Amino acid sequence: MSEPEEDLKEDKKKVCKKKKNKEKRRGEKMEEEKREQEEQVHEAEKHSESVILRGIFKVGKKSHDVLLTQTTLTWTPIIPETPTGEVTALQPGMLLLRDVFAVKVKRRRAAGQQSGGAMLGVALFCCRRRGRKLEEDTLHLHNASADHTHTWYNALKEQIAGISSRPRHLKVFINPSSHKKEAVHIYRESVAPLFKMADIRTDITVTERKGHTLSVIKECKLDEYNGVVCVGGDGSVAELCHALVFRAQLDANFPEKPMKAVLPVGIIPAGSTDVVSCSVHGVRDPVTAALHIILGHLQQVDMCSFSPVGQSVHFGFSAMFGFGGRSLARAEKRRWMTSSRRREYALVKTLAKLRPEECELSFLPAKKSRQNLFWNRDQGDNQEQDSDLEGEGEASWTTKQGQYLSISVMSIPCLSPHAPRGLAPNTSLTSGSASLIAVENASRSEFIKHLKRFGSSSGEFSFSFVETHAVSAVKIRPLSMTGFSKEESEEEGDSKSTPIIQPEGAAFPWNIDGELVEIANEVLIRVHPRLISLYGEEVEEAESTVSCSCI
Ligand SMILES: Nc1ncnc2c1ncn2[C@@H]1O[C@H](COP(=O)(O)OP(=O)(O)OP(=O)(O)O)[C@@H](O)[C@H]1O
Repeated sequence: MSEPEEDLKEDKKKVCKKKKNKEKRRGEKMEEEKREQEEQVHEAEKHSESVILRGIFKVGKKSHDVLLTQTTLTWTPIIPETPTGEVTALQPGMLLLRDVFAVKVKRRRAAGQQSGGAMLGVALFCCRRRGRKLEEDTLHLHNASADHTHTWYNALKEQIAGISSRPRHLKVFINPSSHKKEAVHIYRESVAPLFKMADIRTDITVTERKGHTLSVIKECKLDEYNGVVCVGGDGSVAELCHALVFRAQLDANFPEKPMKAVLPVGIIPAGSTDVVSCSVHGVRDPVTAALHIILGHLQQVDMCSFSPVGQSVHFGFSAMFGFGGRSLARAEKRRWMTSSRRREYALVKTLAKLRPEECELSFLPAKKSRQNLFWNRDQGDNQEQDSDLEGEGEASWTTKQGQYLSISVMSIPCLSPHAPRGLAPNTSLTSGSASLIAVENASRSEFIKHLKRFGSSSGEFSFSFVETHAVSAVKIRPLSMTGFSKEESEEEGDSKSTPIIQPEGAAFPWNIDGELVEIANEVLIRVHPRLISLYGEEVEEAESTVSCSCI
């Protein structure tokens, strides 16, 4: 066969494959829609409640018989009789009121006209799911009668107002310096209009410095609000969550015991990785995040306390020692680079200088009942309210000494577009335990293989040098006398390296929720089940939109 003929055959094969893939995708989409419809019908049957209102509206161009119950709105086409007796099959529709976030009266108005206008009917603003994303959608019910329309508008409003988990007044913190400095723009463009439509009042603080959120939360009247929203990256989220737990401790006058935060937290992602947001939304999308907040989707979440010896306790979700800490320390020194470049630079440089840390690692395995919670995620919410390591005595500490390339402790799965199943896929938001991932000394190529598998389907822990445990507490004590700053200065002839916290003696960089913290001594990490509620839901896997090309 000549070369052009071969090329033609190849092209045909490619077109065929593309067609097949397209058909497969279409089939999958139809399946998903069918499943969704079946779910809705099931939901409606489950709530076969009494009808609140019944009336006729046009949906599209056809007249429909519309029914309103406490939880659903259904519309069935009115099929006119034809002389031939032919029946046209028209599909009924249904909307769950829990997905509706605003109702407005529709009138025909000329440009610039502020009031009056011919009555058109009501518009229902609702949320539709597309994969992990939540999107805004509108259902128009047309009827020219003002009385009819107002009766329906009032009834719909009343039903929606009765959904108690939805916030009415929110405190919003925006970090204007996050990632590409787009947080204010993201909030104004994608979130504020939705909050306005849902009649949510907001009280906004644009933060001016690190620690600003904490100082506002310490002083403000929390009972005025139904929730607090953070527009920023993981550092901002961690600061807000820490502040709320800290405030709960202050209010309870109980400095020894972590107290549950009194308000839920909404996260509008505007950072560079956004693992907390991704772990409760599955995507980095401000509209999805805003709709979870508006609809009051609440998810309880475990937190950790990080207590370095001689320093104050800090509450957060994840801590990385060794590779994760060193890599962040290198990135922070190059703030002048764009965030993706400095992350890639730091990753490559830290891999090139890969070295283990001699340390003592102790952990307390999670109680079996707690681990089981991970497998039975839908169990009641009121379990394990604040059982802060009660029964700690039942399990005993395991202590090891060795050389570790990396040690991570995470109380949430830490999903991201780079690691769709998460950095800690074997924990969940409410498992009551944290995932300890300890990577012992190994060759660079083996360590890279381990890292790469976080981005692929599985097998990241199937190496002899990696061990994972479900834990309720961990202690990490570095044994080496050379801290990172000293080592870095020696490497690069740089004497200006200034750690965030400058302790006495050798200091080691930690990555705590994406923030660099330098600590010289032992750190005790404890898990506190369901310490905070976040707006969102449990997500198995995040949507992956990026791939890391640097390793
Ligand atoms: N106006 C401000 N200027 C400088 N830093 C601020 C300001 N407001 C808040 N901060 C602090 O900036 C830190 C980092 O913020 P954030 O995590 O939102 O951004 P990021 O680091 O770019 O994102 P990511 O953590 O996803 O990489 C937080 O600790 C926060 O307290």
